Amino acid sequence: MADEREDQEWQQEKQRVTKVVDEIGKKITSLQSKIKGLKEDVIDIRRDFWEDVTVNIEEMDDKIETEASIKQQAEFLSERERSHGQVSERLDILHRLKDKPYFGRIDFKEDGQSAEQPIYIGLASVMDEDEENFLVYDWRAPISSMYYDFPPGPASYDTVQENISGEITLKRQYVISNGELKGMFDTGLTIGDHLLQSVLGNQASTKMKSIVSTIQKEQNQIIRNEKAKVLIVQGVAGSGKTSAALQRVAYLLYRYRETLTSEQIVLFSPNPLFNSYVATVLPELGEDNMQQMTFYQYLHRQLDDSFQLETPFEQMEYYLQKQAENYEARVEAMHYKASLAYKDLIDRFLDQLANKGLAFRNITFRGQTVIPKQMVEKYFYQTESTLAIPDRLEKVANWILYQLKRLEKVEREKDWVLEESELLEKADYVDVHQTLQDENQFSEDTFDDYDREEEMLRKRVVAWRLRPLRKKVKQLAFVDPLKTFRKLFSSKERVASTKVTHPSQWQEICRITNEYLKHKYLTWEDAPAYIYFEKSLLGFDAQRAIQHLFIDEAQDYTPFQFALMKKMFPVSRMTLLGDINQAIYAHALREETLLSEKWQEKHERIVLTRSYRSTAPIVEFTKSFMPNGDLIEPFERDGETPVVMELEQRDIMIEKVLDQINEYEQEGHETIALIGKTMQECMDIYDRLRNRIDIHLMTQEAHIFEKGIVVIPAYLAKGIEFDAVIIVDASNDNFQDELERNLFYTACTRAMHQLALFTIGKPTDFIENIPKQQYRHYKVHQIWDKGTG
Ligand SMILES: Nc1ncnc2c1ncn2[C@@H]1O[C@H](COP(=O)(O)OP(=O)(O)OP(=O)(O)O)[C@@H](O)[C@H]1O
Repeated sequence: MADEREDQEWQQEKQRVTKVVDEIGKKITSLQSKIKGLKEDVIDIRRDFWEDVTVNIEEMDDKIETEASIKQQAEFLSERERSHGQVSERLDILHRLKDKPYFGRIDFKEDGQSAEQPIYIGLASVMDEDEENFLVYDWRAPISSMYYDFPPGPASYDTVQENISGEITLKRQYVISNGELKGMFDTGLTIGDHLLQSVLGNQASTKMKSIVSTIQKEQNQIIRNEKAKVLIVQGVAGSGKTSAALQRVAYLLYRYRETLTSEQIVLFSPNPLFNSYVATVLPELGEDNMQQMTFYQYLHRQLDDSFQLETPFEQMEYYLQKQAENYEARVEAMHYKASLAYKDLIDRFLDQLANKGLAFRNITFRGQTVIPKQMVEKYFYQTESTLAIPDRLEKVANWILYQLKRLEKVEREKDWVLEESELLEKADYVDVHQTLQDENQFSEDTFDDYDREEEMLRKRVVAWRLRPLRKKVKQLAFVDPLKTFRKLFSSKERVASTKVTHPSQWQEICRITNEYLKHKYLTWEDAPAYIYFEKSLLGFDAQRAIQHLFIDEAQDYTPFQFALMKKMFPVSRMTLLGDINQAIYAHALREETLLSEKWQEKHERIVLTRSYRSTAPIVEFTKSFMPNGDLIEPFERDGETPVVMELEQRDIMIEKVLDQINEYEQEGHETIALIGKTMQECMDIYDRLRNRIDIHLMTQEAHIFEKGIVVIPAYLAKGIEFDAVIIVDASNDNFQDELERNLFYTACTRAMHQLALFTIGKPTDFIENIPKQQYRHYKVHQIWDKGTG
């Protein structure tokens, strides 16, 4: 009996899929003819553009009419083009829906209503033929939120006006592909584990996947959060932070579609490789992409070209190699310069500069100083000290521009002007002639015509020569921020240092910093400080258009960097996502990261503890060596325990690594990463393997993530995942301190299905200290002769 009913339901659901797919097909056909019409319109308008506008420029009235006519025609064209864009975007979505129109259903009985209503949920909405009822609801619609938030039973959702409550009487998931129902199951859980199991069991992809059909309840809280000004997400490795962040972008673009566009959203990602990894998720959801960049790229844009900026990865290499001269002082500087104490020092310095110490440049014209810097300085310090420095500089700029006007008059009479007027283009002469004629100052029979022409030419030459200088004055280039900043580190003028606690190596830090700055080299730890300093002097050109800022891998940002961001994006809401266990930059050892609980009072904080990426044995292995690992919950997905290969000698490693790669390839894994700690380590292994197999070395310049075998340092593998991971040197001397522990954790957690670790001699204590049953440990004393097996 039950079977019969199930069969009946199966048939009904099957028919419904077919019906919806048919309806989508009809919509596609009708849109295709519409788009064809629009395309023809656009081509016609472009071709006949000039025929359809009234062009007459003889008389003033006609000129105005002509302009209006062109404008109208251009608007018409752009309106058609826009419609064409919208229709083609909708067509893309419909094509995707035709393949898989929906993935879930809830039957909801609203309080006070007699019957329940089935709600089918998919990537986007589809209406019936009469455009009256929803055949499919967009997953982002308010009503769809219940699918993610509630098991069957009492449930509710918020609309813009009110909260609607009722009961979910059925919750069902579908497997549909090629427009055909392949499977369905009712679920008591939020989203059934078996569906997740099958999604997660697939091979890793070189592109991030959309997770709309299996979003988990706590991820949904991140995606749909609308209240928090700053939302902090602490999530363990593989808990879906990045996935949730991208779905949040799609959600916000849908929720605020009248007011929010993708250009108003910025995502800071950990490395350029990552940009290519996530680039496709949003278009898949039917949205344009947000602005995506690394924080390095962003800072680089804030500086003029004469600066050389260290990358965070270069800083990391410096830190990990532990060899450089002044190593200890620089590491101390990395800690200190990450802190708000350093910002405090700079703020004090800025306060002092309001009264003295700002460095200025001479104003020079044609190689001569026309206003000496002492005069500029004097003028600056005469302006009202209660005003902000940028406002006072504005006043100085106006004063200089006024002086330049006077200078201009004097210069016009000088000999060089006439000489240079000969260098003017012929067109200038014609123009001068024409202008004089237009002004009626030029008549064929007056004898001072020539003088007038010369006067005008002189004016032009001087104005032309002064233009770049004026521009620079307007840009406040008469201030020297770098020279001023360097005073902070000079022994003569150790301004602002009173009352501030300096790190123990301050003298040495000053010396090194000064040395770098002298060469216009900004270390990664000094870049935010310098930019903050420069903008505090010259004014922040805050990006008010940006409404939402997403910061992935937020644990890698320093408090100083965050303070700078708040200044640069003053109106943005922020979503910070990260994992304290993956904090791999030196500053994180001492300074609070942005994810710490300290921030909880001020900001909303969501914690994700379930790890989806790796199989349960890999998660068990990795959680065992993290101090707070007990908070990490594996998602139950079977797999082999990680393997630790302890080799007696280094020279047998290559053969063993090759065997391991081979084994993984045999198992069908397509993305295999050999992860090293430093770039040097990666380059060594790459050099030894490149002639044996097809292998790619990923450097900080790499922008595209492709399938195959790659060698990559752990810090560049951040945020990315691979089918199988091989840690090339997990020996005790390679992973020791706390940062190395985090790097090691980051590296191991990149693996979805398989993890192997090679060591030369004793494995790192991080491995030694975990229960033996969590991994397979092999000691290899000599290389076997392949012939004898
Ligand atoms: N709800 C979900 N449904 C299906 N897959 C999911 C879900 N949540 C996460 N995943 C998968 O888990 C993997 C890890 O997700 P993601 O990269 O977003 O995690 P993360 O927290 O940013 O990880 P990390 O900090 O380690 O870089 C991805 O393959 C993602 O597709």
